[in-house]
Amino acid sequence: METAVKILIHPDAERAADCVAELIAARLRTEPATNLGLATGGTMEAVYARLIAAYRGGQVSFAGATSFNLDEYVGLPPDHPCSYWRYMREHLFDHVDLTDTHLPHGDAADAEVEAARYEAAIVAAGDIGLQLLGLGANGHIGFNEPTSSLSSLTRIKTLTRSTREANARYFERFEDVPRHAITMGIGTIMRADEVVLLAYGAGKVDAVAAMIEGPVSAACPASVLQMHRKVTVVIDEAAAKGLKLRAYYDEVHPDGGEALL
Ligand SMILES: O=P(O)(O)OC[C@H]1O[C@](O)(CO)[C@@H](O)[C@@H]1O
Repeated sequence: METAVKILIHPDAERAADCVAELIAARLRTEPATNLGLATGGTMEAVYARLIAAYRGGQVSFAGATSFNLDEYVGLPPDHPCSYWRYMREHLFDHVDLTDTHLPHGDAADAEVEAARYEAAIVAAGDIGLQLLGLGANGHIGFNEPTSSLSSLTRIKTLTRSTREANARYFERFEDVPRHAITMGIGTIMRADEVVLLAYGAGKVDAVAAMIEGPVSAACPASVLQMHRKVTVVIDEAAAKGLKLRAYYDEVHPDGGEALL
């Protein structure tokens, strides 16, 4: 298998989202039975909109694929308006031919048992083929907050105040944002064949710099991706501003061509 870490810097968020949607579509075309690891959050809305358009245009099908989402809030039932189940239905599942979909059940009677069941289900499915990731402003991936064990498996995590504040925009009141989530662990994510991480905007500058150029450390959980065998990090210029080693990265030009600087 090809191994590589690629950093692709696009002029803007629109083109970064185009790139990630195309990477997913390309994988589905070459390997229709891919087990997709899916992410939520504002970042992914543009990617899913593009995949829906590609599906409607006959350019991609999810019929042979399976999906496992990264995380879900503890306490929210699947039909809760702020649950990630609901997010996925609204932004992707209800609009494409992907039917074998999985998320943790946030309303399970015992969240720890549910987390263990979810991890076992991922293993039984042969682990993730292509894992899509967003990036928290504090460097989290999934809901693996700073100080998470770099070899953790799916489990319950307590959300930091900053993460709850960042996601409060989806809830009526800050107090309504759950304090815990079930999330795939960093070890679970690292078992994926391939990882594609998307981040854009000035709010992600520090996290992007720590992820790519900082030490591998639980202080920035995303930095562990430096040790993954096949990662593509797709960012825009705004998120790339804190990078010091630009000369080593792939800049993606407005004409769509890629060039090594
Ligand atoms: O895309 P956003 O909304 O900036 O969130 C970044 C990340 O944080 C989360 O909201 C929480 O894990 C993810 O869903 C997302 O990938």
